[in-house]
Amino acid sequence: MTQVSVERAVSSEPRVVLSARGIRKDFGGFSAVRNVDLDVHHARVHALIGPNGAGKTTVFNLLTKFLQPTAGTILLMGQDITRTPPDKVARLGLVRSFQISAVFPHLSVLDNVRVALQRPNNLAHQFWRPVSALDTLNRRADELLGLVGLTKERDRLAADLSYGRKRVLEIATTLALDPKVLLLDEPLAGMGQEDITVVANLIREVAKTRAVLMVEHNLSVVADLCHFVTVLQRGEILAEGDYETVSRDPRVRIAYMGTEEA
Ligand SMILES: Nc1ncnc2c1ncn2[C@@H]1O[C@H](COP(=O)(O)OP(=O)(O)OP(=O)(O)O)[C@@H](O)[C@H]1O
Repeated sequence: MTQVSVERAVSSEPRVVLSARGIRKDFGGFSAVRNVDLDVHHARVHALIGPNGAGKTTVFNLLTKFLQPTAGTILLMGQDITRTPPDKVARLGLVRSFQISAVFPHLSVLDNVRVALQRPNNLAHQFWRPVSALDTLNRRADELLGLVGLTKERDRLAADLSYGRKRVLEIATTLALDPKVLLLDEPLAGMGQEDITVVANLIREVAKTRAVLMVEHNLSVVADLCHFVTVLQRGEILAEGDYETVSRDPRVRIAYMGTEEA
């Protein structure tokens, strides 16, 4: 078997693609995150949860290199990225979803995805490329819209979409980068139940072929969607495991509800 066919054969098997060991971030004398070890697996949805101020956003910023860790090591598919700049990390396949502001409101849904697709393919700088390259781009854009369920809205202005649909479009533009590891920061925040179901199904679908790490406050979605949960409190890992395990942990109950009682 060649290397490529081995890779394909195991493509839906969980394996560690992103790992952090002993990461720490100090802001002046204040330690926002410390001693954090994480293993994020291919084909798995991993939740990072915790009360306000627990350090979730800081961990995201450390993993995507928007912040430089004070200590610790981060590996992406075995490669040490601890000192790698964020744009290079994104090109290596670790992509963070942007907020709605990353969607161009006055472009159509289709054109938003086309613009996103031009980034990895560099088509934006290659006006002389044959029409066939543009056909490929259009086909891929339509495929992505089909995957996220936005085909019917393809010609609408992004500005005219509902909040939930804008988040779906934003995830589609992130997927255009074909990430190996997708980091989603509260992807369901502010959504009604209908959109939550759509986006949760989308996350489940895209995680079949990549790793997803998400910060999420909606615990019923975490219970339903996530294979593994890491609970942060005051910058440190309080508990980890599947949802069943962490939700039964008395320390987690106290952190969330101030009581051990169910
Ligand atoms: N740039 C910074 N300078 C100083 N302190 C910071 C900075 N960024 C974050 N902090 C502090 O680090 C701690 C962790 O913040 P962080 O935003 O990572 O928490 P969080 O779990 O994402 O919280 P939330 O759920 O409220 O978004 C907080 O006490 C916060 O005030």
